[in-house]
Amino acid sequence: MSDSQTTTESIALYNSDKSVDEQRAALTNGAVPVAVTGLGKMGLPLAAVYSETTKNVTGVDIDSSVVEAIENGDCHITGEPALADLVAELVDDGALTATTDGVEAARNARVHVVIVPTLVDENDQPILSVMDSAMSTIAEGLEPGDIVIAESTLPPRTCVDRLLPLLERESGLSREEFGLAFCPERTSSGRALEDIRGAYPKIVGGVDEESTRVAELIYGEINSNEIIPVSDATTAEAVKVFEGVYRDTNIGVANELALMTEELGIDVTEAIEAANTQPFCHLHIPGAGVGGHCIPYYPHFLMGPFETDTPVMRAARETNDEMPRYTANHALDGLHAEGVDPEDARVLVLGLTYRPGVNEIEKTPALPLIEELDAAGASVTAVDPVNTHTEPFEKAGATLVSMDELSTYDACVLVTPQAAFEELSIPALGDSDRRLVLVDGRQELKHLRGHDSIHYRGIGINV
Ligand SMILES: NC(=O)c1ccc[n+]([C@@H]2O[C@H](COP(=O)([O-])OP(=O)(O)OC[C@H]3O[C@@H](n4cnc5c(N)ncnc54)[C@H](O)[C@@H]3O)[C@@H](O)[C@H]2O)c1
Ligand SMILES: CC(=O)N[C@@H]1[C@@H](OP(=O)(O)OP(=O)(O)OC[C@H]2O[C@@H](n3ccc(=O)[nH]c3=O)[C@H](O)[C@@H]2O)O[C@H](CO)[C@@H](O)[C@@H]1O
Repeated sequence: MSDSQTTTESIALYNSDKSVDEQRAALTNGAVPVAVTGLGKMGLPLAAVYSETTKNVTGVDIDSSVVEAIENGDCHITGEPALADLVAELVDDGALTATTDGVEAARNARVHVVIVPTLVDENDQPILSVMDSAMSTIAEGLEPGDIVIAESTLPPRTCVDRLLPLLERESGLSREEFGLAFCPERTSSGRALEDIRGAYPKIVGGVDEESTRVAELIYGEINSNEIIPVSDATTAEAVKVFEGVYRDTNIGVANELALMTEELGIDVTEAIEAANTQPFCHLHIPGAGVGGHCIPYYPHFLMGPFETDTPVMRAARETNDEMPRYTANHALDGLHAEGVDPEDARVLVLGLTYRPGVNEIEKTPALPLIEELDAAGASVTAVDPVNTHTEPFEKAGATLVSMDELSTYDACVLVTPQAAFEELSIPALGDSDRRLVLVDGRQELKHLRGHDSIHYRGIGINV
């Protein structure tokens, strides 16, 4: 523990009687202990940025291996430039510690940040039990003058209707004694430190004005970009979900246009690119599907809990979820055209993670695509040098190989264009006695259209 963690009386910020300058000084000199709950891909970078600013952060996680690694100055998160060095330095300085004892951490903290997973269940309903559990732990240690900050993406109204009553009920404090704010994490894996430090403006919204004020003061020190206080926590929750809904529905329109390619007889992706030269058009890119823990889930944070009909979001979600099957069928149709029975076909899937460079397979389009090919009787091989998750793909029927174990195939489907694939000679993946069916799931291989040993098929690209 740093000196500031052991000797200075901790300062609370909510309803503080100190001047704003004194509050800022306390926050940045270690007199305001912070607890960050959830030390994953987003939580550890967030704890590190909080720690470099406040010099007094205790990270909390239920996974003892995560806590042990951090306590040893190690970083269990890969793919985040500079994070490992920063964690080692902060732990060495005593500015960052970690524990599985969330109650003890809450008792010592005056700022409680929560960034645990918020996914959806098999019925597409948001899973908030993890957030509830983290908040219950915090409630046991909550003191008057504390502020709780939720950063996990939440369905709008969660703070005001669910978390505030939970904190009040389980802490025994009245809601006038502590703060609660929603400050969404606008961060992409692979650039977390840069994003958290200030790539984008930070949205802050409290359940009352004092909560908004304190959140704005805190993030004014954490984030170098503009801090945008909005009317309340629900507005802030809506901002984050709306960002994701915009992206998912936009991709859904792009995919729907791509499905018109054959009937229109054009390269839809060329038309999209040209349309986007007009400043009021921002059509996204059609592809093999929409994966990750954000974009496919956030529409369900509105479609699930609320009664209002949302046909546009629903249709876009359904279209995007259909793209892996559409892409698999492109491969099967191509094999038929080349006189290859899918039951005898060897198909190579290029890329398994949900997007390039990120070792994450949540809702990856590669999985349903492999299931479709396997169901058609094809022999499926998959390669992805970034991916380390094997069991789901093997269970779906794929044989996973490394780059130097590649053979020859009847068809090849590009799902996620990992950088390492640029070294590949795609034509060399085919057999000399017939054309290789190539399905370009991400418009990365257009240059191979017309190649004499390639039967090229694209998403939104007529040939
Ligand atoms: N990953 C992203 O790109 C991204 C971007 C923006 C926002 N977010 C938001 O951040 C949230 C967290 O995402 P992530 O990618 O860091 O998740 P993650 O799965 O990488 O990490 C979650 C961590 O929380 C821990 N945890 C789970 N339950 C806990 C509990 N009750 N108490 C303490 N720790 C607990 C887990 O052990 C794990 O270490 C997401 O739900 C999302 O809403 C994520
Ligand atoms: C700050 C923050 O919260 N950042 C989030 C993070 O989201 P993310 O990590 O989930 O990544 P995404 O890029 O959204 O990809 C999701 C899936 O959609 C597919 N896709 C994408 C674009 C397209 O035109 N057509 C597609 O088909 C792609 O292949 C992949 O499977 O970064 C995005 C900016 O990159 C942000 O917008 C998003 O808020």
